[in-house]
Amino acid sequence: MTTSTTATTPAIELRGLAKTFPAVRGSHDSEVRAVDAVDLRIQPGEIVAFLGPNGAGKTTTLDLVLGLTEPTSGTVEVFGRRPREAVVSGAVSAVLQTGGLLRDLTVRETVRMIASTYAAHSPVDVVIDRAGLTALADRRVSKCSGGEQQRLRFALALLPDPRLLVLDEPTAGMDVTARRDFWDTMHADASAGRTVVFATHYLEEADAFADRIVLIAGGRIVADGTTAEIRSRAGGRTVSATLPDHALARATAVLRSTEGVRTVDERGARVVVTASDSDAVARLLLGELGGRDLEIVTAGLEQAFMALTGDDRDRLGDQPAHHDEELVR
Ligand SMILES: Nc1ncnc2c1ncn2[C@@H]1O[C@H](COP(=O)(O)OP(=O)(O)OP(=O)(O)O)[C@@H](O)[C@H]1O
Repeated sequence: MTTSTTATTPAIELRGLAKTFPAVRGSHDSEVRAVDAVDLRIQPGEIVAFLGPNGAGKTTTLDLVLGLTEPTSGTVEVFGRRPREAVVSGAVSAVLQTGGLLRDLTVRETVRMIASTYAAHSPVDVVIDRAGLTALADRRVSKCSGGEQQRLRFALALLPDPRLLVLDEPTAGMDVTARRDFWDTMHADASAGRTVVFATHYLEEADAFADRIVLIAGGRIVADGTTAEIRSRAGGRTVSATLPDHALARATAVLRSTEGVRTVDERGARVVVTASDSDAVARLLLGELGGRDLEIVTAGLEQAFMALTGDDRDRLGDQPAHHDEELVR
């Protein structure tokens, strides 16, 4: 991998980044703020998921990082350089959702052809192997499944041995098995220290593959942290206990007035509490309030997602509206 900048230079640095588009005709707004004052620093070696619902601004942010579009305001630096310079130097490459493959070439011919456009590149058979395509190297692109074609795009992106790999919804349109295969391949490659930034709708992908999740909604970063941090930030923990009948009403009142308690629900003889300090609530329930059968549950990532983005979870995990399942364009 290229090492022209120091180890402390961030892989990506976004400062006050904004991108607006003219609003579609008939809309009440005069413009769409696709990316709205985003500050973000990603260090070399991090694996970061941009997670968010449709229209959150993930693709636009990645396009800005790749220099495919210019910011309306703010700045983007990739390894301390302007995005286009970083791309041209081979320090960054991308796996985008669709396009770019010729259906009559084989997998190996495709990789060779793109390799010939680089002054220096990793050996063709090495990238084919890293993308898990050795057994398919002589297969025509038109005979490859959507998942296999996406692995081919991944192989092409590996050719310049980029320090940063950007993937926009890389598994859109794949079934569960193909998604798992793709991420297994990515896991093996990323362990070599490459910085990976990917956009996804899938909570489970972000959870399983990323070290860090940047949750995006309405063009803004609404949460940024490890999966565990995002869970606890959004949902805290749920504490429940069974209380004696006569104590239930008083316990509910006490809990509602306790600092850090967000919700208190009665479910039969049990009281269910969400709170930032679950230990304090547990002590209160078992001690002063006379509860028993205590249970503490960490909020799920899905709950966290909904709490932070206000998103209707039904849309998350669905296929993106504009993804393209055509074999080749
Ligand atoms: N070229 C464009 N012209 C006008 N509006 C655009 C353009 N590109 C994106 N937008 C709008 O900007 C907002 C953010 O879109 P973007 O594609 O970045 O979101 P996303 O998070 O990648 O969504 P998805 O998950 O559906 O791909 C949306 O409201 C979208 O309609």
